[in-house]
Amino acid sequence: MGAGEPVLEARGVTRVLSGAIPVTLVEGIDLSIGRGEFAAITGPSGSGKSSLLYLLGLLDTPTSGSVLVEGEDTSRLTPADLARVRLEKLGFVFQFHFLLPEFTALDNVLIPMRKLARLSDREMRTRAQSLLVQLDLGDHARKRPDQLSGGQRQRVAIARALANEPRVVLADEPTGNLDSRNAQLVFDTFRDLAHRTGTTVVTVTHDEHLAAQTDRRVLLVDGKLVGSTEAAHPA
Ligand SMILES: Nc1ncnc2c1ncn2[C@@H]1O[C@H](COP(=O)(O)OP(=O)(O)OP(=O)(O)O)[C@@H](O)[C@H]1O
Repeated sequence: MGAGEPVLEARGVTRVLSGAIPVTLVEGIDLSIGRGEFAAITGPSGSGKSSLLYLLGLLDTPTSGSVLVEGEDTSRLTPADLARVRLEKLGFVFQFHFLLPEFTALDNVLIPMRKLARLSDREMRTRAQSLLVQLDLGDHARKRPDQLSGGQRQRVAIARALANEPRVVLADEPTGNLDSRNAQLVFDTFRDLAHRTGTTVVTVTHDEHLAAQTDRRVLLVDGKLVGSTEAAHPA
């Protein structure tokens, strides 16, 4: 499947941290990621991968340049509007799962749905349960995070990221704490999500073997985009 229309774009994105000695996190990034595309942001440690992901996810704001989500320039949005776009259109997965420890898996998945408040309680529960089933967690809905394995916890975090049917899932080293089998499962889930449902997935990874399984590798060095290669497309 070729990449569809642009869903997430960076235009000349630069982020400088001000201070006695200013730090440039990323500089002049131009990037366009299409619908249903599974992309990896790669590069050496400290090259700006997480910084770029945070900017693309509207969790940080460029010093200059802009990020567009489904063609909408987000640079003039208020913090409240940015939060709304994140809630409605973006889903996040981090290296650490950040599940609420006192909540069950199901209740953790319900959190973004309750914030959006678009469905009835019954609809939300049905959808949350169905997401857990899709992620092979159907029997674990009532367990708390400490009753689940690391791989299961990360899959609950993915279910939570998908709660509001986001256009884009952004993941920052989502396999950093997983063994290779569970890491592969996460990447299989992402690829399936992108290619089957048209959800765009952008993940930071330093794992070459996993990056090679994506549709596109975006390579950063010293905060600059030095290459964007179409990978041999997985079947
Ligand atoms: N708040 C900050 N203050 C000062 N320097 C920072 C800050 N955040 C990031 N940096 C620096 O900016 C650069 C880019 O950081 P970033 O975390 O984006 O890189 P990365 O490629 O994700 O690294 P890693 O693979 O090690 O996680 C690094 O040199 C980092 O030390």
